[in-house]
Amino acid sequence: MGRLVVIEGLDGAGKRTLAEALTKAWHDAGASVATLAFPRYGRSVHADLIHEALHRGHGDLGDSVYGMAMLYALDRRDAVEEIEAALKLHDVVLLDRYVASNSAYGAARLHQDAHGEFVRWVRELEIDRFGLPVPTVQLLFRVAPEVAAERAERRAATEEGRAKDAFESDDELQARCARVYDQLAAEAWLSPWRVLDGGTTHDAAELVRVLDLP
Ligand SMILES: Cc1cn([C@H]2C[C@H](O)[C@@H](COP(=O)(O)OP(=O)(O)O)O2)c(=O)[nH]c1=O
Repeated sequence: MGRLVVIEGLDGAGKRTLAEALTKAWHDAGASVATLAFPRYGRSVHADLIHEALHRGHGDLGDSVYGMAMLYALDRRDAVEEIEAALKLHDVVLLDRYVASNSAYGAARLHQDAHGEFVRWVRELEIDRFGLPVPTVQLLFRVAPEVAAERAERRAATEEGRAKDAFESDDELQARCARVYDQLAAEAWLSPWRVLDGGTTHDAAELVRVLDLP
């Protein structure tokens, strides 16, 4: 059975780059890795609805924290079989965002912390009712919200057709989200966490230490 490794962090933290570096380091160490990013844009009707709500509105759907969180959760529920099959086939299944994203962003939108009703609801919905597999470890790629915002800005400017979405444009939301992430990691919410400093480059040696997972 493979290990389920999740990368979490703010928009613009550099999760994609970290995922690529980790995948390479695992391959170099002889491990097989499958990767999956949530939301599964272009691959799930729920993810496509999320994209439209974040970029184009859709009445007041985007304003509904619980409604949006339900769409993210349904996108993951539809992927349960895919994740379980990948865990049987590979040493590592690496996920770019997972259940904790829903907790952190939703709680931040509602001005709640990690002990609030919303985070409890996400866990009950996604883990208890939808039966999503619990991660082996969650990696918090931690950067200052201002740094993440700058990177998201640059990405929006350079990637054609990729305007900042509603969440990325809200600096205060990102700052609150960073605080909820810190709490989730400090309290080992759902599973153990490792906190990585996204402000420093991760060299191979450091990555190998990260690879020493439970
Ligand atoms: C996966 C997930 C993402 N989100 C938020 C975080 C991001 O701000 C936003 C989009 O996800 P993101 O992975 O950042 O997509 P993109 O690379 O296209 O920007 O959705 C949730 O609120 N809940 C979730 O479960």
